[in-house]
Amino acid sequence: MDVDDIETIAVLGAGNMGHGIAEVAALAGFDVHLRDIKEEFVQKGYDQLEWSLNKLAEKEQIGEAEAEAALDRVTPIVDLEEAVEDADFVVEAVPEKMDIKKNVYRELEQHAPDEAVFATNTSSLSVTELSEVTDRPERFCGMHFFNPPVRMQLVEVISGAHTDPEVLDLTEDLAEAMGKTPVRVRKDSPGFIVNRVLVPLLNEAAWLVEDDVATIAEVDSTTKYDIGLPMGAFELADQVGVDVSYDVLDYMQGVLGDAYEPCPLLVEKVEAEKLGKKTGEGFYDYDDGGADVPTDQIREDVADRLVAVMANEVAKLVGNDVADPAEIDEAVMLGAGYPEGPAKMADDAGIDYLYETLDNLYEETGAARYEPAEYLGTLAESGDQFHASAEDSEGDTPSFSSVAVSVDGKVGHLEIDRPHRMNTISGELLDELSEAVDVLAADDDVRAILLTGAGEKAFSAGADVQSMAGSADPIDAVELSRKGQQTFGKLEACDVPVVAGIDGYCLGGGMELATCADMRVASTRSELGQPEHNLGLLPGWGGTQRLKHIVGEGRAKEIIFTGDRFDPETMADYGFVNEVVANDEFEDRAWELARDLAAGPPIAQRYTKRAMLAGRDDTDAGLEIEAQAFGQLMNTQDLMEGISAFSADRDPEFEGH
Ligand SMILES: C/C=C/C(=O)SCCNC(=O)CCNC(=O)[C@H](O)C(C)(C)COP(=O)(O)OP(=O)(O)OC[C@H]1O[C@@H](n2cnc3c(N)ncnc32)[C@H](O)[C@@H]1OP(=O)(O)O
Repeated sequence: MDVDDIETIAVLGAGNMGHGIAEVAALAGFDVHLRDIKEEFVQKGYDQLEWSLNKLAEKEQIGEAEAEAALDRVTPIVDLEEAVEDADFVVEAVPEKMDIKKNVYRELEQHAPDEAVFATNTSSLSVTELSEVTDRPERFCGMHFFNPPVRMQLVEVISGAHTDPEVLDLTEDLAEAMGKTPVRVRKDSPGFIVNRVLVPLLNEAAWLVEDDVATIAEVDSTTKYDIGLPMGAFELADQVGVDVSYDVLDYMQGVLGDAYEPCPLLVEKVEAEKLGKKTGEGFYDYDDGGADVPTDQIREDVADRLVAVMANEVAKLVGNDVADPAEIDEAVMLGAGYPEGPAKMADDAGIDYLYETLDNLYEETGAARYEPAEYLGTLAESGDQFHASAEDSEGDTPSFSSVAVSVDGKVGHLEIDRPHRMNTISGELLDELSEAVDVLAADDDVRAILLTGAGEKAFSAGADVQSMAGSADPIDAVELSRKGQQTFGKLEACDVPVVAGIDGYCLGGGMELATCADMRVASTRSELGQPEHNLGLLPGWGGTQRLKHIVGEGRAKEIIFTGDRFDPETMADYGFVNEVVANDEFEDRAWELARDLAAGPPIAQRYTKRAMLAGRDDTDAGLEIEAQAFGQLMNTQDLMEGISAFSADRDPEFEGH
């Protein structure tokens, strides 16, 4: 079966995950049968699905007609036979209890077509065990969406012990057709990838407090503002539900052993029914303001221990061939909002250092959770890391994790690639951006650069304020400001024309980056602005100086002092945006403009950029460069080509000679 053969998808269970999956499937154009055991359950799921589609339309993320068409494709059903009899693909999202799921599969097997694929949306149960109650274990896999499916990009596609690889390919294709990013989990291993990394981290956070090593405030300050997770570990545990983490640990302990013993602190919370946000209290009291994580209680030893525990889980996954480091990093960034993947974090911290940290703790405490994984030991001993080190890839194009660089014809494409964090700009991203500009500038085939942000939400929402808050050292901040100014300045000064393709939020540092392009194209849904004053900051990556050259000082002050978000039409009036294009035409137009500029005369373009830049604050200097450049151009083949093409009434083919 090919993904094009899938017309009807049955989603079993209309709860939070079920109706969310149904929504995503309907938006992708599939006919969806949303089934639950009672009319009231299925209707509630259907109503929530409708609410969510309306919300997307309200926020202009989809059109109203699209929302209506998606809703029309969903049929709420109670009768199982009716729901699945003509289904090509079944996604099961019923409660996370082995018995309940097994009963559903037994019944499902009686009514579903023989060729239909069954996919369980379990977050922790054994896919293999579930598959074995059906007559089609080879057409059975895990398809683990994250909550809420409509917003979360990741889908873990899990192989059971019997799954046919073609079924995994099909399920990945289906996830892609739904606009998601699938990551393959090659073995049915407890917690798969994301929970396997995240939940032991939450457990270790609890052990740190249980053992009086650190306070909740210190652990959360460290996890949020040093490691850079979207929330503090305890805040996250409350968000996920303390019982959920406990259940996953309990299951892991049963299958994998005592390294996953739930910390008594978690057990106490579960017993006291203080399960987090959903019960109003967990580690924080949500009737009393909830979590207020301090920025200034970071502890290096706490970070070391948490990163070491994560590294150990990564090593176990890699060592057991469940997934490779790149897949693990992608899954954890997309599924848990990590700023960098855990394998990358471990490499940066130093594998041998983390190994030693674990080994010492294991010797001191004898606790199974600190026993270093065999694969971590192998890496530490050989001096290798999870990802190939810079030296290993010497001579090749450098590998980037936060930007993506490619060349298409004469256009170098530079994409900010942190869609899970609104393409916010961290210090590391600045380093990569700087290197990426060097790579493209050194490529003679590249005659224009197109700068975009990955995903549909943001070009870039600016500096990653969370990582800035955790390292608020004034001297470091001066250097960070200079680093941003200089990095963006490289683009401004590079010899080829640069087009910024702005789709979504273009704020703060993101707007300062776009300011350094030569031209800007924005989709109608974009919002632009310099909101730094709202945070008590100033546009410190060149915004106080460069913006005024494009929009004039009066408008630059308006943009900076109000801190407002502006629509692209207003920004076009102000002269910042060169063209505003419909959302669905944006990508084509940005590429078209970049290609047009790439076809221009490279030497004339280079000198024009230099003369204009030099003339910004010193017109005489700019005029002199202009005159000298004008003279240089007289001697070029490009000039001959331009004049010949003009005479022959054809398009010129400039070569840059
Ligand atoms: C020298 C340069 C300095 C600077 O650049 S300072 C930073 C300037 N930028 C800003 O002030 C923008 C701040 N962000 C926002 O105002 C809003 O966000 C948006 C308008 C961009 C989007 O709003 P919505 O669509 O409602 O989404 P959401 O839930 O607010 O954000 C989604 C996730 O993205 C994170 N995020 C957004 N912007 C930043 C940022 N600049 N630094 C760090 N994280 C950011 C949020 O926290 C959240 O994360 P979670 O999903 O984990 O809750």
